[in-house]
Amino acid sequence: MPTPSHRHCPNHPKGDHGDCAGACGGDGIPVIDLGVLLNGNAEERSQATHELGQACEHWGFFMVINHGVPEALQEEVMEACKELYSLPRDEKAEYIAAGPKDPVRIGTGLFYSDVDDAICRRGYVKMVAHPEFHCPAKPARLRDIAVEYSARTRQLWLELAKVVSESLGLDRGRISEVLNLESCFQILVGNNYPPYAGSDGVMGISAHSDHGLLTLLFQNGVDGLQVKHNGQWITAKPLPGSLFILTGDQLEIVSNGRYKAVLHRALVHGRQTRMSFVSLVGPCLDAVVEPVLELAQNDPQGMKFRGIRYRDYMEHQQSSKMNTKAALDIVRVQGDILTCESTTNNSTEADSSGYSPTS
Ligand SMILES: O=C(O)CCC(=O)C(=O)O
Ligand SMILES: [Fe+2]
Repeated sequence: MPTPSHRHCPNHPKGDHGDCAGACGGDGIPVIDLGVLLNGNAEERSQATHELGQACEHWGFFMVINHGVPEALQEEVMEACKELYSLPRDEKAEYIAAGPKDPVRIGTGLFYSDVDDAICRRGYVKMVAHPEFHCPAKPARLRDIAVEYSARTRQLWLELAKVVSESLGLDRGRISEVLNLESCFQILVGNNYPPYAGSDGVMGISAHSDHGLLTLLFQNGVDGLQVKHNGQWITAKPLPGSLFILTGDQLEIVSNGRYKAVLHRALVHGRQTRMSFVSLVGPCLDAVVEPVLELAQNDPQGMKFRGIRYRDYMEHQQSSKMNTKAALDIVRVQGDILTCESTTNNSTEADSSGYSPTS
């Protein structure tokens, strides 16, 4: 009998899963069943924990099903965002004028990104949701919806962080303890990509990794998110009701490089508006993020990253010219830089280009 999560593996029905972590959707993207992690028997939980670890290690990306975030709430989030995007510009002016350090910021328009040598057509709204909640004043209903969504996704994220910890062979609470996750920093980002049917060189958001620990993402039914896997860009197609989970830079640091922050980007659709909504959660802003000691001690290469305060890491990422995953290089212990996938010297002004997606 397959375990419950094996049921979601249309690509490998005969059980030959390769590196798909034992359960996968289209293109082998791993699928993790939170229901099994919470309510399964010991064996099922241990199998699902292993699968989650494999997903983080080999993909940095997976879908989670039975996650407990109501679909109706996700629809409300999208509807409220749509309302926000269509407000007259002067009703959003203070947020459009805001900088990367402001708790609410709205970005509109076109940016050139030399990371991908592409024009990015992306509007966005960013709101800091935890430890203090902020959001635009209008539309009025946005606040309650976003408060609820941030709380639900934070709860899910805390649960996933425990499983991540366990999958690394640590106590369930270890990562939470070292990164003070009760005081985690959370940002919500709504992305809006108008349709574009023109020729090459236009995309939604260029290749990057997110600076947090884990990012939760869903979209409005229009595909466009791509993740880099084994050197190839794969378009992520969600299973109905699933959420996408992406590993971020802080997870790469804390796991001493065992789990890599996933490179991802978004394409625009030729005829339809694509929208996505991101809940990015990271450590407490004042936590010093460094590899968990036991993991570094058990690694023949030792400590692969120096410690850095999460707040300083984010500032560095947002203020420097950088590409893809280059922000990680400031904490990478010398010698490991050469093994990093992304060290070409394309540069993009985070501030003006919107490259820094969660700034
Ligand atoms: O729109 C997407 O699917 C990706 C968005 C993203 O990567 C981000 O906001 O950090
Ligand atoms: Fe992202």
